[in-house]
Amino acid sequence: MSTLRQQNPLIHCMTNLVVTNFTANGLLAIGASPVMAYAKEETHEMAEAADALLLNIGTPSETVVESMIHAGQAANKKGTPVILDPVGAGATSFRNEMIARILQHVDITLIRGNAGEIAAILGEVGTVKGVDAQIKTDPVVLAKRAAEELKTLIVVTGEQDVVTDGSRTVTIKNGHEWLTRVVGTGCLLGGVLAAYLAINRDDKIKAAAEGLAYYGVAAERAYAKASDRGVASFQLEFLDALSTLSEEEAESFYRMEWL
Ligand SMILES: Nc1ncnc2c1ncn2[C@@H]1O[C@H](COP(=O)(O)OP(=O)(O)O)[C@@H](O)[C@H]1O
Ligand SMILES: Cc1ncsc1CCOP(=O)(O)O
Ligand SMILES: [Mg+2]
Repeated sequence: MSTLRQQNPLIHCMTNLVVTNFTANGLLAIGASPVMAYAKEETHEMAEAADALLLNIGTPSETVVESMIHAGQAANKKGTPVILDPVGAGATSFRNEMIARILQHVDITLIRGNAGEIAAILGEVGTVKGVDAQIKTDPVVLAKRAAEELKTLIVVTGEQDVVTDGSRTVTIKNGHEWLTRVVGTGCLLGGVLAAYLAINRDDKIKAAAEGLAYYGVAAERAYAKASDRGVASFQLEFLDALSTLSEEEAESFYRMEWL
C-alpha cells in the first residue's frame, strides 16, 4: 500500500446516502483522498481534478444521475478511470433505466456489483432483494458473459470475487462472510477499486485483483479480532485493518488464481 499512500489519489465519489461517511473513512484509511460532489454545476470540474471517479447509484434520482453523466464525460475526456456500482440493479425499473442511461453516455472502465446486480444488468429477473444478491450462479461464467456483452471490465463479488475482461480472468477467495453483515462494504470496495485503478492504469485487471485481495485480507484480520464481540466491532476493526495493514504484509495471504 506504500505506493497508494505515497500517490494519495483523489477519488471523486458520487455515491449513495447510506454509505457516504463509511466510504470517505475507508478511502482515507487506505491512503486515498475522497471527495464527494454532486451538483451539476461542479461535478465536471471535480471529475477533471480527480484521479478516478466512482458512480454508485444506491439512492438514485434523476438529478444526480444527470450530474453523474456530466462527471463521467469529463473523466472520459481526460482518460480518468470511471467505476460504476449498479447498486440494486433489477430492484426497480427506474434503477434499470438510470444504469442504462449511464452506460449509454459514459465510457465505464469497470463495473463492480454482486452477482444479482450483474445478472440484472444482463436482463435476468428476480436476482436481487433490495440491494442484496438472490442468486447462486457461477460467478466466473456470469462475469465473463457480462464483460463480453458490456465490453468493459467486470468485478463480480461474493464468497469468491472474479475480475475479467472476457478473456483474462482472475478469482480471489479472500474475505469474510461478516462483510455482508455491515452495510456499505460493497460500496466502499467500489471506491477502493477506483483508487487501485487510479494508481495502476497499465494492468487494470491485476490492479483490481490486488485491491480485492487486499480488501479481503483486511476483513479476515478484522474478523479474527472482533469475532467474539460482534459486527459493530468488526466494522471498526475493518477500518483499523485498512489503515494499518501494509500490502507487503497482506500479500502472503492472497488467495488469487489466474484462470
Ligand atoms: N460469503 C462471503 N464470504 C467472504 N467474503 C464475502 C462474502 N460475501 C461477500 N464477501 C465480500 O464482501 C465484499 C462486498 O461484496 P458483496 O457483499 O458481494 O457486495 P454488496 O455489498 O454490494 O452486495 C467483497 O469484498 C466480497 O468479497
Ligand atoms: C442499504 C442500501 N440501500 C440503498 S443503497 C444501500 C447501501 C448498500 O451498500 P452495500 O451494497 O455496500 O452493502
Ligand atoms: Mg452493493
